Amino acid sequence: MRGHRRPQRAPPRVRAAAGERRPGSGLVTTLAGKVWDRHVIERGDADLLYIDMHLLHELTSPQAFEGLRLAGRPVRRPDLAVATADHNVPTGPDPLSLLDGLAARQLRVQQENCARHGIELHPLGSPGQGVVHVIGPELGLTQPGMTIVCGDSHTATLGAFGAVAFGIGTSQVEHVLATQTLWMPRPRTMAVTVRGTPRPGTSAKDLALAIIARIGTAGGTGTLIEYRGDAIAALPMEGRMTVCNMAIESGARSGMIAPDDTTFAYLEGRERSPRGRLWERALDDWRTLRTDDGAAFDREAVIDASAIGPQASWGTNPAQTTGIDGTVPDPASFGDAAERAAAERALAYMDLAPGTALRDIAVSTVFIGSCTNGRLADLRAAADVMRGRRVAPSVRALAVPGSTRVKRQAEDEGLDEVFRAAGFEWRSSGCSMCVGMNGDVVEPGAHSASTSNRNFESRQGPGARTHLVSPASAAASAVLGHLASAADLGEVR
Ligand SMILES: CC(C)[C@H](C(=O)O)[C@@H](O)C(=O)O
Ligand code: SF4
Repeated sequence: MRGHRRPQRAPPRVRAAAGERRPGSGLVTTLAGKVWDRHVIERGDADLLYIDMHLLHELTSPQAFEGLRLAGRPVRRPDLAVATADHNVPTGPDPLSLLDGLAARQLRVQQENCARHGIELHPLGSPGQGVVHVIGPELGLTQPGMTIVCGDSHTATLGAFGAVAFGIGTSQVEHVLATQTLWMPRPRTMAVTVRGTPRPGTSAKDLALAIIARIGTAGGTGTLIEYRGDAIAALPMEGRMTVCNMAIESGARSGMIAPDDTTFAYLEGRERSPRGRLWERALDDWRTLRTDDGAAFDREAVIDASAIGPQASWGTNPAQTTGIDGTVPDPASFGDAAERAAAERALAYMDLAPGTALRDIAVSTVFIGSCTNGRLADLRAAADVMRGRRVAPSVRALAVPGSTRVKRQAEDEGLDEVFRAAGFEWRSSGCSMCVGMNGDVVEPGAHSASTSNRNFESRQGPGARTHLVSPASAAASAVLGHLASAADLGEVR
């Protein structure tokens, strides 16, 4: 990620129209290009972009506020920033009482910074608290056509609304706080078109994993991916967020999906959504946010969804994934030397032999949660599998709502009871075992079935062996004590 540059020092090298002019077609532009162009203040090698919404969490903002303090600068638009606490918060019963020294200090500093600058904060223990990428959408803060940033790579999640949403570094967080702008090189564009109907029991997470397995962890490098095609259009907003959340795991700067009636229905009536005549005006505008026919992408991939079923990762990056019916591949089968070496190393770390059926991999930990799969729809999908069943005696299973609001809604529906009765720990909201920095860790050497998005070495704790799966598959794995899909329990929807 580029370091920030101050507006006054940027070379204002003006460049021609950002859309592509083609004979006879007029100016045609991608969705990403349209949203980007609306926000350009000054063009150059990097464009100076206006930022509509800045989300903050406790981990990547303290140094940015410290930078402002040292420079004696105020926050330019505190009304366009919203903060919460998620990464380092404990998720056990009464999280406030469980705070350790570092987390307590981080939260105190966050509270002081937000109070000093007049920034809305949803602190631990408040009803609006949650994983930053979960609370933005549920408040209706993240809307089509916006530029949204946060000091966190999974900000890509919010592109599901047709917004340009980027993770940024801490120095860029400071720049946005001070100026409400950001210097960004215009990203290249990639279309990932997913066509057809996936096999029964296939979730958005399975699509996201299958897409990365197909295009690779570098397949989207430097691009802003627009996910399109009937398989994407058929997804509810929660599923679209899951797909965009994982754009970053294919190397992309972000992911996006054109807003449509599904998007508008999700946003209508939310706390911060426009109302009345403003809503009507917003809709008129949002309906124009789509890629023009004939617009060219820098890169394209077309994926046949009908071949996709439930997936699970076997290695240490999300592209090292295959169908749950599959086996651990032989590294020798990879033509590319780098991929072969990566597979060898992954199998050594994961302690897996080539040819092992994925279903023969025992798991002793199951984690359902994170900004990938910690929304209400995800908890419902897992609870549907768990209802009337028990977690295997060899398994420790956690269900961690992505936000305090999700937790409350799930409890209103009785999902907490389903999980508890099945032997799950029902937790408070936070990043939890996705990142393993808050006390929620996988034991060294243990295999976990996890609904999160990253499976690199020690991601979920030192020596942890992570298998990325969907919520329904995580639940089925909890019941059977090995990697499984809901179909293995006769549950196929
Ligand atoms: C801590 C944060 C900067 C990081 C990110 O940027 O994604 C985290 O959320 C993660 O998922 O690894
Ligand atoms: S839930 Fe995981 S991926 Fe999402 S922001 Fe938290 S640590 Fe990052």
